[in-house]
Amino acid sequence: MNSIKAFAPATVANVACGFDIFGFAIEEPGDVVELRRRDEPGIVITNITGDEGRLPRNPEKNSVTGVMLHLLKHLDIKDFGYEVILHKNMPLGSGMGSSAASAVAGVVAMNELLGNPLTRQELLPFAMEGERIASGSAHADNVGPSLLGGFVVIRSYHPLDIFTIPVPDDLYCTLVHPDIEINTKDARYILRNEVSLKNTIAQMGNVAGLVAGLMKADYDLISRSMVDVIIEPVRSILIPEFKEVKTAAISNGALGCSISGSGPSMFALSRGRDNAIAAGQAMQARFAEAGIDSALHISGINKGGAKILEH
Ligand SMILES: Nc1ncnc2c1ncn2[C@@H]1O[C@H](COP(=O)(O)OP(=O)(O)OP(=O)(O)O)[C@@H](O)[C@H]1O
Ligand SMILES: N[C@@H](CCO)C(=O)O
Repeated sequence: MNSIKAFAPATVANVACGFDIFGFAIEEPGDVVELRRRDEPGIVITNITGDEGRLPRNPEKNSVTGVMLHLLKHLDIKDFGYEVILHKNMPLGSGMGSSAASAVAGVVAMNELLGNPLTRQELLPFAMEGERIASGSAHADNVGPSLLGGFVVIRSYHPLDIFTIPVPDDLYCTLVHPDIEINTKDARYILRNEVSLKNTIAQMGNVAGLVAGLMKADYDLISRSMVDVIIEPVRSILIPEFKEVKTAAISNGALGCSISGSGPSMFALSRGRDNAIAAGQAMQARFAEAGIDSALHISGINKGGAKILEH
């Protein structure tokens, strides 16, 4: 096998109350990586489409190839030669797990080309290194679901303990990306390091409620638990019209609405596709009233995560 094409989906991280510990993948969009062996040593990025020339071409600085270098080092493969083409199908600094999708597609493609020496779970720490390259923080709530699919819970980072939980089949995600850019690094920098006991108790209740609500398909419990008293109040100031857009989603049928990852994208969860569409149209209309263009994505929860497209 000399060439591989892999796809890794966009993701919604945090899911309201679960900062750095909850995330799920959606069906589309996703980044696509083409990986080929070549005679000359080293990894080269020969082309990136869809980034308007903005992403680093240096393999160590791009999350798609940075993760491949980590994997090759771990496997002690030294005399290698590979070329990489990245099709960037989502905006940068979007809150849609853009850097994560590239990292996951990269590490899955390389593992496949090498004959799958590692399992999907074992690839996770390498994909997380892609997040360190992009934002300085190796969080797993985007790479986890993009790699594994489903609704992911990260119980612990040290040691890494990650699992997926079942979600109701009729649960749909609305993802609205306003035409603004927020870097994860900046959105993490503004967070406070101290959290009050009162807020910790409220957040723990919602985290427990959301997990139970998803596992029991209890839509009212899901709705009541999609509340973030710690991160959203700080970060929402970076998103124009945040409150109005959130209100528009909920008053048009969504169970709840919050910031996707570190923003500016906002997501909502709804029971049924029709509610997800109605919520999305209302959210877009509210952004449009403020003169902000946006893109809308409606999706069920992607249960499979990254996939190989072609050998
Ligand atoms: N392949 C890549 N795709 C996207 N961003 C990359 C990639 N490689 C490096 N980066 C860098 O990562 C930064 C964007 O990552 P960031 O985490 O801020 O955005 P995001 O992945 O869309 O957000 P989020 O993680 O909140 O969903 C940019 O500085 C970009 O140059
Ligand atoms: N949990 C991370 C996700 C970034 O997409 C954050 O909110 O900073």
